[in-house]
Amino acid sequence: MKVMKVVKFGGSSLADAAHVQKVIRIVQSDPERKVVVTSAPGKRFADDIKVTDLLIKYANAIINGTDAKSIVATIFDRYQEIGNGFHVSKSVLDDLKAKLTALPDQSYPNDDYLMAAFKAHGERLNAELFAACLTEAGTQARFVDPSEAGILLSDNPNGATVLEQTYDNLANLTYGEETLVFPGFFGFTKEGNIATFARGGSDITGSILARGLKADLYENFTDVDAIFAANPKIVPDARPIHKMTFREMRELSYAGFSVFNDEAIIPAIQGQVPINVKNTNNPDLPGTLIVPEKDFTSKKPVTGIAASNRFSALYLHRYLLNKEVGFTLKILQILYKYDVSYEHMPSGIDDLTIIFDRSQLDSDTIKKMCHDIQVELNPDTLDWIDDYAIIMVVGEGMRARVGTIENIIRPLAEHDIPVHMINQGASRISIMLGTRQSDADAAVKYIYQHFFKEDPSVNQLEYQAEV
Ligand SMILES: Nc1ncnc2c1ncn2[C@@H]1O[C@H](COP(=O)(O)OP(=O)(O)O)[C@@H](O)[C@H]1O
Ligand SMILES: N[C@@H](CC(=O)OP(=O)(O)O)C(=O)O
Repeated sequence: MKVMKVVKFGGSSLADAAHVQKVIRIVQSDPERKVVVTSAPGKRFADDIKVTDLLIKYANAIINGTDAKSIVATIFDRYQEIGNGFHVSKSVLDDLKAKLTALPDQSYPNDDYLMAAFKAHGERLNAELFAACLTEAGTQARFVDPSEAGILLSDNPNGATVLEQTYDNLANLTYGEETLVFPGFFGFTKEGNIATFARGGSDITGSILARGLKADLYENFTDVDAIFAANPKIVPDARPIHKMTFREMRELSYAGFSVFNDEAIIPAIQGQVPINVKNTNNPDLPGTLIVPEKDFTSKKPVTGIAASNRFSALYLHRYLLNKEVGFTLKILQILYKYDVSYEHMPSGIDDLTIIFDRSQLDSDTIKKMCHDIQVELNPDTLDWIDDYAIIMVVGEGMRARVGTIENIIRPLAEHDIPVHMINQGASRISIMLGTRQSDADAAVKYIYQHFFKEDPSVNQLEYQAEV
């Protein structure tokens, strides 16, 4: 049977012509790489601006009625530099420019949809350009618009989710020998408006296509050699993870391993398509393989340690909370009223902490929500804690081990890092801690050192035995 791979390239892999050259070599080196997903051009150097961020500025200029000419020129330059590197025809570049310039002339249901459509053009124009570059380089390629493929999304313009019907549509997509090039990050609502996933969502498109087109492998090319056991920006010499499970990846990406979008794992799980994260700049390395749980056993307790500062917490204290029927129900009703979801809700006898994703909340909603909770539930203490980070220590091997928690807490105690919350048991493969944001990176470093460096009996020997 013919093997087919979906291959996604992140913005860092498509930042300029030199990177696109490497991407083309990767695609051409393996005929099984039939479906390519592109992000918008990303950062070329540390202080550079991603095209998606330039498009957000462009959209805001139009919304605010300010001049956008220089932003449009800066965005177009990014595509032109790539196109010129491959001698694509002037008409291709003219067409991209015309689409970019015409964005403000389209009609949108509201500013949120306008924003989504502007953002989506980062990937749309890049996929069109990439298909032209690949064809120019000798591989027949075709740009596929998400509307043609039937990628249907929910009505949430800048944080959409995929509708199940997409998979029926993809099953009916017909294609020949040419390589298909899809733009990542966006799709269409049933009403025909462009909607995007949350930031980093091109990974989700790749995963949807891998499931929908029944790929054998989803390769996700980025700018690091592998997924490391800790973010390399926090622990520069962190060990690469050679193999991990879907579930481990989901928990680690949720808690800060931004190398792979946390929602992107779900279509791959549903379709049971393994994922291989690899480096565009070092494509011969094996990278990290993410597989179904049934294909993996691990003896080591910890696979990875992640941290994220994107959280806030609401702490409530009232005596006899445990005896009060309906207390949590009333809180949930207030959250529902303000259309707010919560992330975690650890509780004690008289205490309750509710942890929120801060990026979903504005200060006005927080104020109103806290006010309603104070009035309707009358807690003895109500504290809104903005300075909240979550550390997630994840490993399938944790289930078979006693004492992992002790090994997590000990290095933190030794370095005087206070822990506000510990959640163990809700997920059998992870332990979650709450800390101050300023302690989060240090906490990851010390836990990492403890498990992977200081005491080999804790993790290291088993790690070496496995690789
Ligand atoms: N545990 C981790 N392992 C590897 N990279 C990580 C990890 N956690 C965070 N990262 C970051 O993820 C980055 C790659 O993701 P991203 O910038 O979204 O790439 P792309 O442009 O390919 O989509 C890496 O450069 C690295 O800084
Ligand atoms: N370009 C979009 C979507 C995306 O996934 O990008 P990247 O692959 O560069 O993370 C963003 O910046 O959010």
